[in-house]
Amino acid sequence: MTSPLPSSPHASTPSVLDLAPVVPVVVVDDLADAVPLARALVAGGLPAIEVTLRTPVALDAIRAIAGEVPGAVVGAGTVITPEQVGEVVAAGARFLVSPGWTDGLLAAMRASGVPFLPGVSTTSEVVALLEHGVREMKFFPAEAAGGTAYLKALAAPLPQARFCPTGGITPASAPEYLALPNVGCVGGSWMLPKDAVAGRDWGRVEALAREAAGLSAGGTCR
Ligand SMILES: O=C(O)C(=O)C[C@H](O)[C@H](O)COP(=O)(O)O
Repeated sequence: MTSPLPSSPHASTPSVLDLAPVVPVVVVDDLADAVPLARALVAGGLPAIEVTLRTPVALDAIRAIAGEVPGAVVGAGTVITPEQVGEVVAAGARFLVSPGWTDGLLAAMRASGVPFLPGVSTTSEVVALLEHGVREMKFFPAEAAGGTAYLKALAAPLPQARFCPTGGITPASAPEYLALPNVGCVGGSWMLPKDAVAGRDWGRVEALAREAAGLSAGGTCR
């Protein structure tokens, strides 16, 4: 069961930046949590889910969510080697996110045929990706790298670049990011508090996801 990725006017490939205002960044420690956690996020209105390759069960978690959660668009995060690209796509990842990029990683991501967001935190990296024909990127670590002020400054000389800022973003700061013309969505982990996941409180996760799905440039209610 899959839902289509809409086309972006800014990119020739379908864009994950337009699926929802917020992409949950998920760290799955216990494989048994993957499906109920993803169901809660989708039920709350957050279909695009980034499962980070930070735990030994991450690949299996991607596989489980891809196979068992209707409406989810599962992607892989923390993709940092060309080898991982093939592995996550084989597991069912429908988009790829990296905290940074290299020429080799970019080539593998492009060859995969699925949408990808390489990570940048400097102007020169943005210019380099534009030179490679890539116009959609993750801005990481968003808060530490300059936050909304930095992105606002980039929009003037480089309006063709669009970002998913991630790293340190909260429900309070997300609307300011979403108000920027060069931001499509933000990434974050706040809708998955450690104690809620440990306690398998999927109702709480769903409620936090619903609040996140309602965030927009103005505050709430997109
Ligand atoms: O794992 C990766 O590939 C990353 O780039 C890191 C994540 O995007 C951030 O850890 C999420 O940021 P928080 O919302 O501050 O938790």
